[in-house]
Amino acid sequence: MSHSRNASTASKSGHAPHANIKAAHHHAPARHVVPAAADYDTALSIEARKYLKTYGLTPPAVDTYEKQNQRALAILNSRQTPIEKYQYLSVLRSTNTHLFYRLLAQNVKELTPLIYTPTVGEACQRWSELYTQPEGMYLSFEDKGHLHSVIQNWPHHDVDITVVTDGSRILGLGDLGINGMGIPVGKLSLYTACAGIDPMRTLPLCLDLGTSNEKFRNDPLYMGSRRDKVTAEEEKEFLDEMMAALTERWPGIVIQYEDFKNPFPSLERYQETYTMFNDDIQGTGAVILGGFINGVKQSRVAPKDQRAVFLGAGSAGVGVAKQLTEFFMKEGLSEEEAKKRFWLVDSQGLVTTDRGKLAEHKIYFARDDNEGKQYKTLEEIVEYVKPTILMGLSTIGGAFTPHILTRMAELNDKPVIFPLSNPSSKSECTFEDAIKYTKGRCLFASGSPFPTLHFEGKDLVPGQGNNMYVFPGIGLGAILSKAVSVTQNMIYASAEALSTSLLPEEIKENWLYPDIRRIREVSVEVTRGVIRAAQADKVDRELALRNISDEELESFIRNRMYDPYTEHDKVNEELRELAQHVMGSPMSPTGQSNGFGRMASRPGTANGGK
Ligand SMILES: NC(=O)c1ccc[n+]([C@@H]2O[C@H](COP(=O)([O-])OP(=O)(O)OC[C@H]3O[C@@H](n4cnc5c(N)ncnc54)[C@H](O)[C@@H]3O)[C@@H](O)[C@H]2O)c1
Ligand SMILES: O=C(O)C[C@H](O)C(=O)O
Ligand SMILES: [Mg+2]
Repeated sequence: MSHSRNASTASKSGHAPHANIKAAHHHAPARHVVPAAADYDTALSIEARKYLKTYGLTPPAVDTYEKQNQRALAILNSRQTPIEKYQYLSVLRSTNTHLFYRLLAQNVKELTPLIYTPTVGEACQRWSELYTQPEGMYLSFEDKGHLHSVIQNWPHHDVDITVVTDGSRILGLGDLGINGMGIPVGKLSLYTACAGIDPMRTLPLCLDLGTSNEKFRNDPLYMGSRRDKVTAEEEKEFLDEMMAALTERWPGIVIQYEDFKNPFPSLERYQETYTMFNDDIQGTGAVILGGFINGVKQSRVAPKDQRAVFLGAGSAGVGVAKQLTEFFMKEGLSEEEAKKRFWLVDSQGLVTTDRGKLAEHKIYFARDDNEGKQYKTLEEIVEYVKPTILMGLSTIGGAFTPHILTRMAELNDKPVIFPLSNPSSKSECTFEDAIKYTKGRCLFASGSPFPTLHFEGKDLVPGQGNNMYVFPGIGLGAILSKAVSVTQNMIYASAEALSTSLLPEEIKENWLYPDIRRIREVSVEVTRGVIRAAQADKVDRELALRNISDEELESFIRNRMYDPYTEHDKVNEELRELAQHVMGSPMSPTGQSNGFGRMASRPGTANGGK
């Protein structure tokens, strides 16, 4: 696994472990480790193999990156189902981390759905059934009082970022307990692929706080505790201890909360005291705002005339509505006017003040102008509100029925239709239905990917409104600026940077989001925006970045990003030099080494993914 201990490298070589070799390449003080499995990479030069004493343990030929990619893609294509492909890619990430990320860089559009949403949803549902290898850290409620010492077991010295879940609301699939580990693993893979966070400095973290999932509790193969979910008070005490323990071991760590059932209390409690953010509330808010800003330009409906119906009033629904409210206010509306542009709907119907006791997070948007009438169904609510915007964050697949979509097209020239629930089975409608029933006029984005559609002689590409466009840059920005906290301005800046990252040809095609294949470039822009906002808010501790130009900042960011191509080249090159040093006489430039056999040429340095 990519997070495996590096003991073998140090002991087998008998000389300087990789840790020291790699340190020279990082600006940060690093006791950076290469996974032991990387010692067996078939692209390692012959010298490197001899130095590591892995010579003879891999097939003789030195692979080029192209050949490795070709072989890996062929194996991947031979796997039949998405989950089989997911399993193959997980093993690849463990056994050859750099190759995994090279493959991902070259095929980001094709592979992201296999390592992330939607396939990660099935992987989580079946995590205990399919479990083969460790890929992160599990902290149990039973460890309360000892979290500090359990955390010491993480084998890597440095961690820049962790994604933590308790599995209690995995995508739209409900409480999956410790099976939720797939989510931190998937999100952190994207941190590396999209924002170049060094994979060895990431920590996937899954909390076992019990599960309300009775089926799992009774499943003999389930690998978590069989207790019911702990109380909110117990959870709070546990999280207090965890936050302190993580920050004590890694003082600069960025902590991303993910897929908690009710994440509002922890966000409120920790956002000013730790470098943390909640991806489902804040990341989702930012990514939807980013696409929406472009949507507003296309629909030409002024903020004061927008009417947004949100199906779903949970963490994501409220997070997005809050972010759009802020945008409307920046566009000149008062807070009261901005707030009134939203009608939130939950499983009980329209959220109104006269409905009785409401959950804390719903109160802000509760309507008081319904004149005593309770609106229950989405159809009724669409008739009542006559919305310009329909957002879906409800986990109810197919909730945007043909009738509702048709009505949206009658009401608007360019209706905004965003079915954002994940995975695909929970999407409130498909891209095909949205296009069909709005006669191709809707401005569309979905949380899960949908295929390109051929419609009236044109290829229509759906936007993917998924927080993957912003969380990597929010995290990297917080890391590089050494932010003490993640402020609301940093989140807003990520949305603005995303909205301006479209290329002229993407704008011409009326896209709301940039091409996913450019995600690494987009993440650089998001990171830069986040760092500038951290500086404006004076939460940054990397003072050297304050007075440099945007261009310099951009190249600073790029230089700090892990690159699976050059990373491996560097290791090869350094091992070659070390081998020369340790083995005495220099290697002959004509290809003869000092008696250990023929030298091989270095592996290719193709760079097609960048
Ligand atoms: N696209 C993205 O980037 C993104 C980001 C975060 C969450 N999501 C997705 O959004 C969905 C919701 O996530 P969440 O964190 O807000 O969950 P949540 O549990 O906090 O909220 C779900 C909301 O949906 C409402 N709901 C449930 N059944 C309903 C029904 N029949 N009719 C109307 N409303 C109903 C609930 O009352 C609740 O308000 C999930 O599917 C998740 O995968 C997408
Ligand atoms: O995980 C995703 O694909 C997005 C989001 O964080 C979600 O919870 O659905
Ligand atoms: Mg999530």
